[in-house]
Amino acid sequence: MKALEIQQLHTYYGKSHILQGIDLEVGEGELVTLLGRNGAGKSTTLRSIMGMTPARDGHIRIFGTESTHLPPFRIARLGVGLVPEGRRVFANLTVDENLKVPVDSPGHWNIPRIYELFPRLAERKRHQGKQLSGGEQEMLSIARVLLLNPRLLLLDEPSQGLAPLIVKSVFEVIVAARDAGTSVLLIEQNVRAAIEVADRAYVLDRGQITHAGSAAEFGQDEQRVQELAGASAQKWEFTD
Ligand SMILES: Nc1ncnc2c1ncn2[C@@H]1O[C@H](COP(=O)(O)OP(=O)(O)OP(=O)(O)O)[C@@H](O)[C@H]1O
Repeated sequence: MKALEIQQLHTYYGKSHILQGIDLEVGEGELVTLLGRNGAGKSTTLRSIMGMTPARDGHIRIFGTESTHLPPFRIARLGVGLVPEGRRVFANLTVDENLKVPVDSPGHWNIPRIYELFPRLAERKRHQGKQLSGGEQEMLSIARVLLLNPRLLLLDEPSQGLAPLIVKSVFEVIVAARDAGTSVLLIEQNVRAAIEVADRAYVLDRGQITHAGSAAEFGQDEQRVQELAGASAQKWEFTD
């Protein structure tokens, strides 16, 4: 069974035909990245998966259940956790309080395990959300969703606005989630960072999938990476 199966997905905003027949899969325990430039339709794909902008045509199945026309709360109950764009942490709650907001759900992730995985958050336990750096806020918003013990984790551009070293720490956490058995769909504009951690990669361009394959293979195609990453490609590297 696949964690996520999307077949011939078509999504519109009013008359604008945004997603034009998308096919995409995430296997169980797989980390898949969906890449694409600004406006390619990445966030719209997430919105359709979550039922926020329902598809007009096509199928979405989550762990074998047809979810195409289910409302968002039913989709969440299938075990889907979304880390939205823009790090919505509670600014006036401490890190510890932020982590206690999700309802307890049994599974691998609990607060002690989270602090083990995110030592930076453990150090800043009593700091308020608004006192954290962008990277720490991103980690906190991922941590909160992990505490729901999702079977399928969706992340919308977690690297946005973060320095390369911080992106590395954030992505290590995503890999740890995958290694703990969570299936992951990572939406990214940061091509090089994403293909370094992903098992497979899809490229979305103007609402259509233009590439699907192993992330390692994609990474070796320097010309394709350059085209997609544009100017940011030269600037990007992981440094230890
Ligand atoms: N609420 C909306 N109403 C109408 N058009 C929209 C709406 N939201 C997005 N669009 C359009 O849909 C297209 C795809 O947008 P989407 O946000 O999915 O792209 P994206 O790949 O996630 O890019 P970004 O990285 O900028 O979020 C864009 O042309 C955008 O202008």
